[in-house]
Amino acid sequence: MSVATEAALHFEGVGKRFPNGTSALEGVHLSVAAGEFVSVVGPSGCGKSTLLRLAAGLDAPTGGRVTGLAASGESVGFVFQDPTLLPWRSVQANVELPAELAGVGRAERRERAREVLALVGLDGFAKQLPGQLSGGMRMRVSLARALMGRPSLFLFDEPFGALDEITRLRMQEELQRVLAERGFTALFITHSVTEAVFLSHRVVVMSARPGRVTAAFDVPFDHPRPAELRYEPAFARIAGEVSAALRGGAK
Ligand SMILES: Nc1ncnc2c1ncn2[C@@H]1O[C@H](COP(=O)(O)OP(=O)(O)OP(=O)(O)O)[C@@H](O)[C@H]1O
Repeated sequence: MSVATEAALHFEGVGKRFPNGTSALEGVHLSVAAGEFVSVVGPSGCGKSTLLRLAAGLDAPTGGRVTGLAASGESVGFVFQDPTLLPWRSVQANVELPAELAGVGRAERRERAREVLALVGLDGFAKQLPGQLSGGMRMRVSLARALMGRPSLFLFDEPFGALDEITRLRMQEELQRVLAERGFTALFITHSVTEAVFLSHRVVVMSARPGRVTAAFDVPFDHPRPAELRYEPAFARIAGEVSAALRGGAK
């Protein structure tokens, strides 16, 4: 079986040029295997969000091919930096929304919402409104909502970028725990090299626009990873290599 058919997500020489002439991506080759967590780091404006939109099938490439789960109609979970919760709906009603729109019955919705809220550590908060929650808790709601559809592929666009440092580190650890329980494939965009290394099986570095994949680094530590791993020399060595590749690509 070829890589293309085994991969949960496969970019083959992908380019994206917008109608105004901006070339966001050029010749991107990237495969994400089922169950693999891949992070993408790159300079601002190098096309990371564009890559994610193509992965989700929200936009089409102008060159090359994108194949995999989303392209074959499988459900995809999206988590953005902005949790985009409806302020007038309770935590539970926000989490249930996609299932409600998909016509899932009330009893099943309730049950699934209870399950995913417990999974992200929000049991007891179901009746609260988003405005009553901290930024970290709102992000947990956003993650719970994405888990409702039981997607096998998750696309994350800088999900923890707006959080304070301590909350951000805790959310990285929580995400790992959820990953271990549910098991899913992920493409994760971040500006933080340590976040990328801590979470991922593989970190991919992109060049400045038009974005291309310039380097990739395997991160061999077992999951779930302890918080203290971030202070280990082996971790620092990989983070240093990724940072050096990033600086090289940004020239
Ligand atoms: N619809 C569009 N039309 C024209 N240009 C666009 C469009 N969407 C994005 N771009 C341009 O394409 C390039 C890549 O944008 P994209 O948002 O994918 O980058 P990014 O790496 O996610 O940026 P950042 O790190 O700042 O979030 C940018 O120069 C952006 O201005």
